[in-house]
Amino acid sequence: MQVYINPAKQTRTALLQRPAIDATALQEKVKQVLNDVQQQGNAALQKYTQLFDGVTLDNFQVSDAEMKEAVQTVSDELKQAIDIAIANITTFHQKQVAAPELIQTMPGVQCWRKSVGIEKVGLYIPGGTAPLFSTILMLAIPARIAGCKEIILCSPPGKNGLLHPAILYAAFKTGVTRIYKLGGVQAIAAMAYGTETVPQVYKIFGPGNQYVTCAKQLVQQQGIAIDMPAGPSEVCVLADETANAAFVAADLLSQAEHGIDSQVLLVSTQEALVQQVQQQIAAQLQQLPRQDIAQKALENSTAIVVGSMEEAIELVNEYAAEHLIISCKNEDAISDQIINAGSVFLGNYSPESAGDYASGTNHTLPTNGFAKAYSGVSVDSFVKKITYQKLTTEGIQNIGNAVIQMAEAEGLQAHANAVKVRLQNL
Ligand SMILES: NC(=O)c1ccc[n+]([C@@H]2O[C@H](COP(=O)([O-])OP(=O)(O)OC[C@H]3O[C@@H](n4cnc5c(N)ncnc54)[C@H](O)[C@@H]3O)[C@@H](O)[C@H]2O)c1
Ligand SMILES: N[C@H](CO)Cc1c[nH]c[nH+]1
Ligand SMILES: [Zn+2]
Repeated sequence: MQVYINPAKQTRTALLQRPAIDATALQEKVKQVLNDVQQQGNAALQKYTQLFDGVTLDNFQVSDAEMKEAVQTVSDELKQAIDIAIANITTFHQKQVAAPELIQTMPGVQCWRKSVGIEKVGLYIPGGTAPLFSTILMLAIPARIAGCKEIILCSPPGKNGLLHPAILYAAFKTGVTRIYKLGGVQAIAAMAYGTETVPQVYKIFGPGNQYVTCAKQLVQQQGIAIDMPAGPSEVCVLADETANAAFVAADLLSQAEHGIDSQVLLVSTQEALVQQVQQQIAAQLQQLPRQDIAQKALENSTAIVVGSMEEAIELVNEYAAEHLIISCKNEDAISDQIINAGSVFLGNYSPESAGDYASGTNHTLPTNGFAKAYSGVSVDSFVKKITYQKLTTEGIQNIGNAVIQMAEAEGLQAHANAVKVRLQNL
């Protein structure tokens, strides 16, 4: 982790850079896989599953028997934990559903808006370095609440050619309709274009590594909707003298362990705290099974000490972290000043892990600075909002002249006539 003490104001933004990737080379590689799947369907899926996942599969779809067997192997403790998470995530997301409200803009002119679930959605569940079954809860629960009819899921197969049993349990509990053992770009391509086995969907959701994120962005250019670019995980911790160095180190490591391209950022007003956090990181790292991954991610990561909380908040807003933890004495007042972040965790007892798994909020969030303009996944992400209107004879009389005037001023006589013909026939 690089540490910067009171860096000059002009140089600070440069310190917030995410790890660089060769975007051109990445896109070329991803385009090749997308094209092959579009043209060759299942044959290309087979080829790339063998190449990137090291398994030969004749059938990508999970069978009922496979599902039944897997569900039995999940321990009762894990099932109970997943069930608690499902309950909390459902409670939080259910409240996002608003009943349509009828609005009368003028006497006789009624307008309203209705949310309709996107009929066919595809969920990508990362599984390259860890089977992230918690992501199923974050995607399938809002999809079901939104009323999506077909919810298909792709996740990379393990070396045994199977999906992790907890992935199948979570999918079973949340009502996913079909599950495919497909990962990476080939999974995104299959859902975007459809193949002999995988149905085409209208919108693709879910986080993933740089290949997955790039593939989602490329298919979006071809008219397939996506949730957002949700790439390698990030966390920023904003800490003052009341922060607990051991907690801060644990939070930073929790996201560093996701992948070598993850990034963590510590912004503090306290140099002494940053030193303690570094010592804690060194000690805690030794205990982690994924210490090699976390160590690499820490090489991409930064700690910045600034002179005041105002400067710290400015930096944090400029970084626009996927997750922001505020470990400061007046966390609520500080959080009021946060304008760019995917999800915010307040106080010393709100670790990001709570939101990653079970508190209720969604963990599929914008990374790489996209939190300046994008929100995380919610029920809204799974619906289209259709607007409706109904005019009575009184309504067309009330509004008619305004419409005719505007249409004629735009030189669109046929528009004006669509009103005139009605007014003449009242
Ligand atoms: N932003 C969010 O909301 C969020 C949530 C959860 C996870 N994540 C991130 O998701 C990512 C998961 O990454 P992962 O790799 O573990 O799983 P993944 O499922 O995203 O990617 C694995 C797939 O990548 C493909 N792949 C691997 N190496 C390749 C190569 N050299 N060329 C082409 N394709 C290749 C393979 O097909 C493999 O199946 C992590 O970066 C994690 O931080 C983000
Ligand atoms: N931190 C990830 C989102 O960036 C979500 C996750 C899944 N499992 C553990 N964490
Ligand atoms: Zn996480």
